[in-house]
Amino acid sequence: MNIALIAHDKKKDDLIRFVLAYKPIIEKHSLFATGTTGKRISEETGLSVHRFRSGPLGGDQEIGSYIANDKMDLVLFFRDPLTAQPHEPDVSALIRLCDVYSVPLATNMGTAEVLVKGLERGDIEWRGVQKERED
Ligand SMILES: O=C(CO)COP(=O)(O)O
Repeated sequence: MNIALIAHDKKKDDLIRFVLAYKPIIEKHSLFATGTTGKRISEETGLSVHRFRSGPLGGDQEIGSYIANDKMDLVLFFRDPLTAQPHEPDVSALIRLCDVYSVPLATNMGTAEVLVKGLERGDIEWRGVQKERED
């Protein structure tokens, strides 16, 4: 599965802790991230991460393009709901595309925990089945 990992600045420490806690599950998948988030994840967890541009510089839109092209299976986006983001339209567009394409999306740690446990149990394998049918 292709997993997108994204965190706003005040949520980056939480995402790093989350990735470390669930590393045995997460490391079995291909990881993608916006620029600064990806840099921190690879430096602090040792995992290999494909990095897009930083969120405010188009990274959210790059991940959105992967979603629109059926190349992202799960999105863990630790949003900061208390800080205004200069690229709020990009954040909304990314979330909207997850809804358009039924891509499982967590916008906080509580939901991310449920999704990652589901990932481990194989609950998201319908994504692969759906893709095979479309090929
Ligand atoms: O702003 C972001 C998501 O909207 C995250 O971008 P960075 O990972 O580059 O900080």
